[in-house]
Amino acid sequence: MINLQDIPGVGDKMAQRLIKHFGNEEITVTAILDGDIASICEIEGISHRFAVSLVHEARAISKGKEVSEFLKTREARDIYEKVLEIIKGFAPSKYAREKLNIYLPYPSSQMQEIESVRQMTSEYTEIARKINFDPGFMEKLAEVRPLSLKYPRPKIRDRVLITANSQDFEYARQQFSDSFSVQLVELPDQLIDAISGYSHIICSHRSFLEMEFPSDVDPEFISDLRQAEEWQIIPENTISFFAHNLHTITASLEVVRTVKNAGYETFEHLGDIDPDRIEHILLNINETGSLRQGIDPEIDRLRLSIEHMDRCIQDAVKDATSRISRILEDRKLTLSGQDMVRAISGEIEIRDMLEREIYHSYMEVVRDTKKRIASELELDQKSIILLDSVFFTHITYPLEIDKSAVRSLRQQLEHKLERKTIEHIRKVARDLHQYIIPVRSMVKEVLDFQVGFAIGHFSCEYDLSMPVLIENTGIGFRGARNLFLSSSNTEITPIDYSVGDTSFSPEDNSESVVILSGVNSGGKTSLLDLIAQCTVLAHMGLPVPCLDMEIGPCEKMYYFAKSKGTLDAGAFESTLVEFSSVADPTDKIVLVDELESITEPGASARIIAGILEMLAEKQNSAAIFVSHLPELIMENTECNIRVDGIEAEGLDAELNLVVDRNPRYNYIARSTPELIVERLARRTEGNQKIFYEKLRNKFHDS
Ligand SMILES: Nc1ncnc2c1ncn2[C@@H]1O[C@H](COP(=O)(O)OP(=O)(O)OP(=O)(O)O)[C@@H](O)[C@H]1O
Repeated sequence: MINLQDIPGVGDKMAQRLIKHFGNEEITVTAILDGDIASICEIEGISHRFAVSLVHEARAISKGKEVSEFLKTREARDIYEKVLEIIKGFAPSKYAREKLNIYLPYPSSQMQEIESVRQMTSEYTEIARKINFDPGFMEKLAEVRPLSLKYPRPKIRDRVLITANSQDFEYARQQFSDSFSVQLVELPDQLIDAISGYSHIICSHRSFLEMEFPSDVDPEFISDLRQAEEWQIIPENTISFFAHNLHTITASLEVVRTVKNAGYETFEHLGDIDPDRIEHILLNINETGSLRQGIDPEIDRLRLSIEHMDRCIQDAVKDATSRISRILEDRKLTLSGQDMVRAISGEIEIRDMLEREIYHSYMEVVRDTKKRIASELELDQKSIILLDSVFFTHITYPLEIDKSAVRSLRQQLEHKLERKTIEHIRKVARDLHQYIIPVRSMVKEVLDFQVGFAIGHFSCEYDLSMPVLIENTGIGFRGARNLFLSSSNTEITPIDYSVGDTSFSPEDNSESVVILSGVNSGGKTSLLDLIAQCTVLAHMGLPVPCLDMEIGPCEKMYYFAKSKGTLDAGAFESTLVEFSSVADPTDKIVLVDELESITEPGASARIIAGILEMLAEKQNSAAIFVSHLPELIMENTECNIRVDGIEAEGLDAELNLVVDRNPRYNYIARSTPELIVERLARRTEGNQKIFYEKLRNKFHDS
C-alpha cells in the first residue's frame, strides 16, 4: 500500500481533505487506485482533471512504472491521444470525458488490466446496442453529474432547541447551531426569554415537561438528544442533499430502471435502490428543498390563504363600504316630535338614533363580508374566530378594520403552515434518510456507466470488433479501417494485412519485420497509423476498427513518424539516440515512417538495414518500416526481411492515381513519379507540356 503523500500533488492539506472525505488513509488510497473519480470529485474544489491525475500518479507509484510505460515515443502517445479524443466524443458528460483518461494501453505484462477492460467493454457494447441510443435515455444519462455534497446548510430562524444542562447545550451547539438557535434553560424563569421570537420549539429534556409554556406555544419533545437522528431535528438537511442533487438523482434512477428493464444486471447489486419508491418520495420536493405544490392540500390551502389574505380583505372591505354607501343613499330618517324633544333635552344622542336606524343593515354587511373572506381564504373555525376581531362592533364609515387583528390572523395561519410543513418535511426526510448511502452508490455507478457506455457507443458507431489475443509475435487483420480517416468522412478502402505469425499471414510469409514500399499517397502512412491505432486499442482492452484482428500483445510500442527533410548533424544524432532504445531485448512493436529522410539515401539505407537486422534477430518484435528505398536497404542486409508494396495501378479517366491500398506481400511496389510526370504532361500545354514530356521520356528510356 502506498502512502497518500507519496502521490505527487498531494500535500499535507490535500491529504487531510481526502482523508476527511473518505474516512482514513487506507480507504482513500484504495479509492484512488480503483479510479473512483466520482468519489474524489465529491470533495469541494477537486476537479475531474486533478482526480484523474491522482489516479494516474498513484497507479504509477503502486506498480513502480510510468504511466506511459507502453507508449515509448511522442508519436505513439499522439496516436493514443487522438484515439482517446474520438472515444471522448461519445462521452455523455464532462465527468465521463475526464474519466476516460484513466484508460491507458497496458504492456502485455499487465494482462489482467487488459482483460478486465475487455470484459467490461463487451458488456457495455451489448448494452449500448440493445438500448439502441434511445434519445430519452441518452438525455437522462447526460444529466447525471457527480453529487454535490457541498450545498448551503439551511438556516432556520424560527426554530430553537432548548437544553437543560451544559453538557447537552455544548453537544447541541456543536451539532446544530449552524442551522438554528440552541439555548440553555436551567431554571423555569429563563424559559420565556429563551423561546421568545421562535415559533418552533424543540425541548431536549424531560424536565421541560414540567415547565409551563405560554398558551400559544406548542413545543415538541425529544427524549434523547444524542439518539435523535438528523431527520428528526434538522429534516431540512436531509432534504437539502436530495433537493440539491435532484436532477442527477432522478436521472440516475431513470438510467438504472432502463438498464434493468433491458434485462442487464449492471446495477443489480444496488439492491436497496427501488427507483419507483425513491421517485415517489422525491415527488414531494423541488430543487430548492421546498415541498412541491399539490402534495398536501392543507399546506397548499394555507399557502394560498396567506398569499391572498391582504388583497382579499382589502377587496371585501372596499365592496362592503360601497354596499353600506348604497344602503345609506336609500335611507331617510324621520324624527317624531317626541324624539326631537328628547334629543334637544339631551335624553338621547342623535348619533345613537342614527346608529340604531342603520345598525342591522350595517351588521348584515359586516357579517357577509366576514363570510366572504372566510370562504375565499378557506379559513377553518379557529381562524374564523380570529377574523371576528378584525371588524369593530361599532359602526365606522368607510368600513374600518383592526390592523393588529389582521396581523394576528396572518400569524396564526403562518404558524399553522410552518407546523404542517415541518411535519410533512420530517416525514419525507425520514423516508429519504435511509436512501442517502444507496443513492450515493447509485450515482457513482451511473457515472461509471456513462464511461462504459461511451466506449460501447464508440464501438457500435465504428462497428468495432474485439481483437483476438494470440501467443505469437505479430498483428494481422481483415477489413480494417483507419479511425482518423473515418472521422474525416473519406470513403475508406478496408485493408487486409498481416505482419508476423497470425492466421491472416500468407503462407510461408510470417516474417515479423517488414519494409512497406509503395507509391506516393498510396496509403502507407495511413496504414502505419491504422496498425498503431489497433495496437493501442488492443492494449487498452478495447475493440478495434477491423472485421477480425489477431495481435500478440507486447511490452512496448514505438512509432517514429516521417521527419521533415534532411536533419542537421545534431538532430540526426538525437534521432539515432532515440532509435537505440529499440535495441533492448523486450518484445515490442516498432512502426517507422520513411526514416531515410534523416540523411542521404545511401547512409540511411545502411542505418535502416542495421536496425531491421537487430529487430529481426530478436524474433520477439514486430516491425514495419515504410520506405522508398527497399532495394537499397535489402542490398545492405542478409537478414530475412520481407518487402511488401502498395502499388498504383495507373491513372483513371480523370488522371487521378488508381491505387490498390491493400499491400501486396513480397512485392516491391513501383514508385509513382513517372505517373505524376505523365499526369502533368497530359494536363498541360505548350512549353510546359514539352518540359514534362522530356521528363517522361527519361523514365521510358530507362
Ligand atoms: N484505406 C484507405 N481508404 C481510403 N483512402 C485512403 C486510404 N489510405 C489512405 N487514403 C487516402 O490517401 C491519402 C494519402 O495517404 P498516405 O498519406 O497514407 O499515403 P502515403 O503512401 O504515406 O504517402 P507518401 O508516400 O506521400 O507519404 C490519405 O490522405 C487518404 O485520404
